[in-house]
Amino acid sequence: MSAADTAADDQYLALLRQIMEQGDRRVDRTGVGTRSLFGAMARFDLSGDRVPILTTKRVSWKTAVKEMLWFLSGGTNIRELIAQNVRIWTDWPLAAYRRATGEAIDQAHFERRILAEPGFAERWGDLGPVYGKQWRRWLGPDGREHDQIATVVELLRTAPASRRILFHGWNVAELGGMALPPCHMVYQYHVTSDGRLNGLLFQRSADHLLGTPFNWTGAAVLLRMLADQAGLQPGTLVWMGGDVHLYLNHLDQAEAQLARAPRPAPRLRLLRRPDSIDGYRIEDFALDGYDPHPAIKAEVAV
Ligand SMILES: Nc1nc(=O)c2c([nH]1)NC[C@@H]1CN(c3ccc(C(=O)N[C@@H](CCC(=O)O)C(=O)O)cc3)CN21
Ligand SMILES: O=c1ccn([C@H]2C[C@H](O)[C@@H](COP(=O)(O)O)O2)c(=O)[nH]1
Repeated sequence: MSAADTAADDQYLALLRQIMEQGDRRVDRTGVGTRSLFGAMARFDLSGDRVPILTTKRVSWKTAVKEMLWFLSGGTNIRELIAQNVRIWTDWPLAAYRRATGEAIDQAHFERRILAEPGFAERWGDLGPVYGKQWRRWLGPDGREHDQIATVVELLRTAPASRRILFHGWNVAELGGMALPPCHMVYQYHVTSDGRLNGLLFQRSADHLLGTPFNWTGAAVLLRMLADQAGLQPGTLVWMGGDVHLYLNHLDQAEAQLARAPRPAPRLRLLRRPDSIDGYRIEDFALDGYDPHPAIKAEVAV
């Protein structure tokens, strides 16, 4: 097995070990507590359909892809996620609803109401101007909306040597209205002279057990779609983490994962090339040779 075949797991586990051994122990916003490292990097070769989807636990990669497609659609309401059986964002609107109403509604009931009642979803299911809004409809001071994704695709096609091919989620003026400020916040792209697309994601805050595996998957899938749309080959994905942390209630899960041996990485195929970046559907993605260790359950810190 060549090193490239286990590169994602190897880098993931090395970082996990480093957080456990050297991470600064501190109380975080959620009150759960973390061990935290500042400043980390990982690099992934995405050529030959390689994709950084972990094998040392089963990653719900389709959930991560659906989340990325939801960002791209400009969506900010969890209704569109729940309709696709994606529940990873429910906790935040649910907490807000419970705080506001004092009702002890359970998650399943809340999700059923979000799906069944459009008015309820509009009032309680929206996360505010989060990723999708900023990526596709960043509001300028003159009232004009900026589609950052369309601009990236356009630049990849017409100005591949540009050093300005990026989009940003950190809209300072709108942070207050967001359920959570963006974690994966800047994506920059770089085209080599032989037509390969490199990408870099800066993530200011990374929940290494639950968030990082999703964020690596999402960033890789996005790079693949952009490459396809611009007629480029997938190159290298660089991930940079700011505060990379392990929640203190994830220590047992981390130990269990560290004890597992990485398996050969799967391959991701895009089955169709839609006319635009807006045309992708979950059915367009196929993962071959994915034979992971079992999933590892963990509580998400809200
Ligand atoms: N503390 C925290 N960690 C995060 O990773 C995170 C947030 N908050 N807030 C916003 C989003 C939501 N994200 C999440 C939330 C939950 C899971 C999660 O529970 N994942 C499980 C099950 C996934 C499933 O199949 O539904 C996992 O095992 O990966 C993952 C990412 C990423 N982000
Ligand atoms: O895509 C995501 C979204 C969120 N996270 C994690 C990182 C932190 O643990 C929390 C956010 O809390 P902050 O106090 O705003 O940093 O969510 C992630 O890893 N990936």
